[in-house]
Amino acid sequence: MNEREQHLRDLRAKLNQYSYQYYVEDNPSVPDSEYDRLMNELIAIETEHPELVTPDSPTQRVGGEPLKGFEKVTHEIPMLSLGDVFNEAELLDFDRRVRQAVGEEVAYVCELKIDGLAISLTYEAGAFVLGATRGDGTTGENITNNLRTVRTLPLTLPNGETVEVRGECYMPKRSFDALNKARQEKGEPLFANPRNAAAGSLRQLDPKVTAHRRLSVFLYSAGRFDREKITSHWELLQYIRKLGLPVNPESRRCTSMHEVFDYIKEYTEKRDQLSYGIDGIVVKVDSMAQQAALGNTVKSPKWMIAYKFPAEEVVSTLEAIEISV
Ligand SMILES: NC(=O)c1cc2c(=O)c3cc(F)ccc3oc2nc1N
Repeated sequence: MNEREQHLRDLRAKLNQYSYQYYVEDNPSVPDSEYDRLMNELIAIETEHPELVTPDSPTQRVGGEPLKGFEKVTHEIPMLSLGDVFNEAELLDFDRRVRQAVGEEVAYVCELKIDGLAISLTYEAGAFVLGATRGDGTTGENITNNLRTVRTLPLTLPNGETVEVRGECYMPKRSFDALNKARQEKGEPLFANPRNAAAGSLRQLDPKVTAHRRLSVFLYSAGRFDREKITSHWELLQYIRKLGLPVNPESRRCTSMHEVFDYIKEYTEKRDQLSYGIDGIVVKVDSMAQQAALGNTVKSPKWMIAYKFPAEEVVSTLEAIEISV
C-alpha cells in the first residue's frame, strides 16, 4: 500500500471514529467544522484518484444529484402504526386483553419510543439498496440517497445478508441544537422539535442538505425474516444487532406488568439525559407465536402498544407574559 492509500485509510478511520464519538458516545472530540474539513480533504483526493475509492468510504454517502421529486415505493408487508395509551389503567387494559386472547402468561419487550420518522431499509447481498418512508403504510417515498448520508446507517452488512429492516430515523438533540443555532444566526425559521427537523431533513431533494443535518437511526423490526429461527421479538432485536445495524441499547425484556411499570418509571426519569428525543415507551408481546395469535387491526398490531408520556408543559415566554399580565 503506497503512502497516498495509507493517508486515505487514516482519513476514513478518523472520520468513522469521530462519527462513533458523536452518534454513539454523544461525546464528539472535534467540532463539526473539523469533521467537515477532513471530509472535504477525503472527497478532494478521491475525486483526483477515483481508482482509490472504496464502497464503504464516508464519501460514498453523499451521492446523487438533487431529485425533482420522490419515487413511490410499495411496502410488500404494510408498515403499520402504533396504538397509543396515556395512563397505567389503559396499559393494564391492554395487558388484560392480550392475556385473555392468548390464554397463557405473556412476556413483553419494552423499548423507548424514539421520536423520529418510521423508515424501511432494504439490503441486497449486504448492500444498502433501498430506503423508504412509511408513507400511508402501503406506499412510501424512496429516500435512499438521503438515508445514505446517515452515518450510523451501514452501507454494507459484513456477512452480505439480504434483508428488509424497519426502524426510526431521528435527529439527535445535539444535531437539533446545532441546526437551530445555525438557522437563528442566518435569520431562518427554527424547527419546533427534533421530529419535525428529522422529517424536514429526510424530505430534502438534495442529499447534500440532508448530510449536514446529522441524522441517526435505530432499527427495531424486520419485514421478511426466517420465522423458524427467530421465535421472539427479543431474538429479532439480537438478530438485527448481529447484522451490524444500530439497535437501541435500552430495550428490556419484562416478564410482568410490574417490570413494565418499573421500566416506564426509570425512563421517565432518564428521558432528559438521553441524547435523542423519546415521546413514550413501546410495549411489545415478546413471543412471535402470541403476536400471530393476536394479529393486527387494519391500522396497528394488537400485540403492541405505545404508552405516551404526558405532553411536556412547555409554557413559551409569550404565554408566560400573557399569564403574568
Ligand atoms: N418509535 C419507535 O421507537 C418505535 C416504533 C415502532 C413502530 O412504529 C412499529 C410498527 C409496527 F407495525 C410494528 C412494530 C413497530 O415497532 C416500533 N418500535 C419502536 N421502538
